[in-house]
Amino acid sequence: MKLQFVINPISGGKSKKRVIEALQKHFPKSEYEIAINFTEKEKHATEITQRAVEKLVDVVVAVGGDGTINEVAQALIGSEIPLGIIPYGSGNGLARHLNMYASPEKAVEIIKKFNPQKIDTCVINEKPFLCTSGVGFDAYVSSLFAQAGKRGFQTYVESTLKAFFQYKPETYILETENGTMEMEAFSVTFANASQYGNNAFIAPQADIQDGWLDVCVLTPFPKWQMPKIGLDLFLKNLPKTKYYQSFRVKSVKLKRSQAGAVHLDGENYAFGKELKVTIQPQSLKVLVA
Ligand SMILES: Nc1ncnc2c1ncn2[C@@H]1O[C@H](COP(=O)(O)OP(=O)(O)OP(=O)(O)O)[C@@H](O)[C@H]1O
Repeated sequence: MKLQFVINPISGGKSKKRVIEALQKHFPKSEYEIAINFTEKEKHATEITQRAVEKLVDVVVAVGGDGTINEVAQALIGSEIPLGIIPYGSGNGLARHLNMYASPEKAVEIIKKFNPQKIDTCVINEKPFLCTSGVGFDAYVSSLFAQAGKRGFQTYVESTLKAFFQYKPETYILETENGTMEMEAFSVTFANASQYGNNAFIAPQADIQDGWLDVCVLTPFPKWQMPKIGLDLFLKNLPKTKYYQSFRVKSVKLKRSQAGAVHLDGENYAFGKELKVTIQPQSLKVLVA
């Protein structure tokens, strides 16, 4: 069996020593042909994966967070080669959604079991994403996170607190196959998976294999409600609040008054005034538990 491992040395701000030891121990040369490459810069994981696909490997394993998984998946979407995951990021949204967030040893076990399942992926203005993408507060948090100069869970918390005091909601127009609506929103999230990562469930109802995109809108709320909304996010209770609405679509267009921040699998991007998001049903094979 031929396996390509793509390791992001900076993801999650964690050393990858333990995972390399686990790979050497659990994939002996007598049984497996393994290649290990470290990413050196952004988008490098896609290049490494493209080369591995040309060499017809049996699986490409992303060792990192959702950003690394996204880059690896970009070269696997639509192919028969499955994505393996050793979760080592700050948020690990996809691994958590798939109930695969555990030790490297457990992740290795899942890879060896070789149980590929097809999941949906999404595209926003031609960029693929696997978990969530969106505008508003969460995009603003991701832009502060990107500027922070360090990663990890604590940096997410710090960026979120900072954003809370600086952020102002915007008005958006949403066009879907069911009609058009205009609304002021605290955030608009396009969810394929149920969570942003770190068990922050923006779309607890989202199913990554159902062929639908969940559009989740949080309307502006008084600042004193923030602790309650934050708690609801982690307790999967957001759909019960009056500030939350969601609907399922195959595609959606979002229009806003100015270009700005967009988050995409936790990474920060700047996109124009118009966004088009579509679902690509069952387009990626993933090794699951
Ligand atoms: N050697 C490198 N130096 C700097 N950045 C890198 C390097 N290799 C990869 N990257 C970039 O690191 C970014 C972050 O990776 P990743 O998302 O896996 O970690 P994370 O943000 O800590 O975790 P999560 O997405 O789960 O919150 C990716 O966008 C990737 O392009």
